[in-house]
Amino acid sequence: MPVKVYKLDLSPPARAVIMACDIYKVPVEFIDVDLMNKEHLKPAYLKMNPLHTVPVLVDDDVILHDSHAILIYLSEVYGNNGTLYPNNVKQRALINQKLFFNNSYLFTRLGNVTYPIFMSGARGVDQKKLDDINVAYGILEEFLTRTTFLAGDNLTIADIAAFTTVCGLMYILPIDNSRYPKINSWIKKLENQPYAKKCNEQPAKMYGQFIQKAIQQ
Ligand SMILES: N[C@@H](CCC(=O)N[C@@H](CS)C(=O)NCC(=O)O)C(=O)O
Repeated sequence: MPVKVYKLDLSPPARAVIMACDIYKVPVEFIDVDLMNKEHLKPAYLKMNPLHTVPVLVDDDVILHDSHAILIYLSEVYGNNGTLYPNNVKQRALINQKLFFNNSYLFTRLGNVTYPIFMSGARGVDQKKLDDINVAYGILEEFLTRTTFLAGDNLTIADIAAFTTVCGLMYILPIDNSRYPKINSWIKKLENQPYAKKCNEQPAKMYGQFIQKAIQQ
């Protein structure tokens, strides 16, 4: 039986999961959730995920919300101990650390700008939120100065997760190449992955352009 993934292509965390499904060739049925029409607030969806977020993965009796938990699960079940999430406690600890960094730190800064836009039609952006994103870029640059990818010198699921977030952030605050050269070269490496071209490129652009328009109003 295929796993089910409830998603929206525009959603950065959903796109991370969609890319992982593509990489691992997961037998999957994708189900679109129309956030604009509040499908995620309907009782059946809330029963599955009281947090009312996408993505959600359903694999028989396992129901998972949160893209990071889903990325780990997919890697463990379908990843064949590959380099994206190797079966090594120390390497996994470093990858998990950066997955948590994306979830708690980077994505929060994206959500601070995008939630009011998507959920309540807000327009414009406060300087404080832009400053917070700039601080996050500084931290990301520092991480990527220490290692080529976020959790070492191999691309891992932590990069895939953070990449989708950065693909949104860069439309809010462009990533100045003279200040953040490592971030820009990391983005290029990820953009060139076949799964990123296939599953991320177009929806990330649409998502970014929508945000850009909203913050310029
Ligand atoms: N930490 C969560 C964040 C998921 C999330 O916030 N998804 C947004 C779309 S990008 C959503 O579903 N928002 C609807 C809501 O919060 O009601 C994850 O990584 O899955």
